[in-house]
Amino acid sequence: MPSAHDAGRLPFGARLAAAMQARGPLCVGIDPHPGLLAAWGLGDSVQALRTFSLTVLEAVAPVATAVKPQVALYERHGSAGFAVLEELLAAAAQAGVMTIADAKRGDIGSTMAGYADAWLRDGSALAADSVTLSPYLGFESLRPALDLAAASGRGVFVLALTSNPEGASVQHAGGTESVALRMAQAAAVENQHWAERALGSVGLVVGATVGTALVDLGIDLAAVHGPILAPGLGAQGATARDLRDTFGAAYPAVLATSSRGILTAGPEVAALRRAAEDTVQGL
Ligand SMILES: O=C(O)c1cc(=O)[nH]c(=O)n1[C@@H]1O[C@H](COP(=O)(O)O)[C@@H](O)[C@H]1O
Repeated sequence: MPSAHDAGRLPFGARLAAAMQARGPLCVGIDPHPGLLAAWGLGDSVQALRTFSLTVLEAVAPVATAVKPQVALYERHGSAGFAVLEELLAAAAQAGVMTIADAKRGDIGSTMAGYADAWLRDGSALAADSVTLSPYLGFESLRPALDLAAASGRGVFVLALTSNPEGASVQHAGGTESVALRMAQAAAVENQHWAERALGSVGLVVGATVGTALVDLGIDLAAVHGPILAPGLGAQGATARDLRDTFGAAYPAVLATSSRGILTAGPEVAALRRAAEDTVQGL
């Protein structure tokens, strides 16, 4: 198994905390929706996907701590789309921008090992700094990804309270022992491994749109000691103020992510960069 030490890489949480310290808490989602490609004057083609992806990276690299390509929107172009994603991940690494592959993977452990290999193994063409994971098969089913991430200096973001209104029907289930609370508790246990670091490497996804859910469910995110990926800013209606109100004492660990809210400023690099700068300044 590769080790973070062999790769000469600090743990993901430590690298992310340093990057957030230097650049602020913005993650730009790279979501090449067909409608956005059209709005940019590009067709719905692999060449358009490549132009869009590399333009967004060029524009936001000086401003954003991380980029989060939405894997579904590469996958819909088949193997050629994955080739563009590979190129984007390599270009982001070259540019010193951290990457979150938004793949939302989750399966039984033996299959999970395959997903872990794809997104978290040194030498894999799709390896990113971190990947989003869905824990619907149980947090422990994610073990192969948790272990490989830890060994390779990479990270994971486990869905806890998602930004969409439908999420509550599953994630709030269980009352005082809610599913979301269990995910937070399980992540906190994993992050004990990095207690001496600024942040652990097992993050949670908690939408910026969840309102009072953290308080209602008794979830103390500050105790998780991991990064919080917070989508929902911009297109889904959440504001910078909502982020502060929602996350309270855990706000320093929040990586605020916006996709369409910034991407619609394209296709000019300068306009995209300005949109990203304005977003960071508001956070
Ligand atoms: O894991 C995610 O990033 C995610 C989790 C969540 O709870 N809600 C959510 O919107 N996302 C993703 O974040 C992005 C949001 O895009 P915008 O609404 O355009 O900012 C999409 O790629 C979603 O798939």
